[in-house]
Amino acid sequence: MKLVTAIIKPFKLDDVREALSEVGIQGLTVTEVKGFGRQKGHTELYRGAEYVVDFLPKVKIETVIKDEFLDIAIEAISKGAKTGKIGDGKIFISEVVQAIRIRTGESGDEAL
Ligand SMILES: Nc1ncnc2c1ncn2[C@@H]1O[C@H](COP(=O)(O)OP(=O)(O)OP(=O)(O)O)[C@@H](O)[C@H]1O
Repeated sequence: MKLVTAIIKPFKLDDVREALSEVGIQGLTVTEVKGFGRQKGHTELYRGAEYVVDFLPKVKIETVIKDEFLDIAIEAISKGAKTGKIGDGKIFISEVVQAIRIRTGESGDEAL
């Protein structure tokens, strides 16, 4: 199983959710976050210390999927989130060791 974490522009959330639903991805967690990438964040000196400024509102989406869905999920998220302008976001992939569906006790792929 893989955890796909994507940081996207908030107004693209519906497009990404739709694109993921279309390819059969069933579970999604969404969090409002703030962040910066290469082009927006910069540092500022304040009382001798460096502070990062210009955090922008972003949406973080997390979906745990079967390994074979990985390419499809990346494609769907990219399609849904892309404007072609700076700040479109990033996708991070991690391994997931285990998943448990609490109601039924199912685990692994069956739990997703
Ligand atoms: N290396 C990173 N680690 C964690 N979060 C990141 C990283 N890079 C970007 N992010 C998150 O993704 C959001 C969107 O990144 P963003 O698209 O601005 O990156 P970028 O490198 O500047 O790319 P682009 O040039 O396409 O804008 C950031 O606001 C931040 O929340």
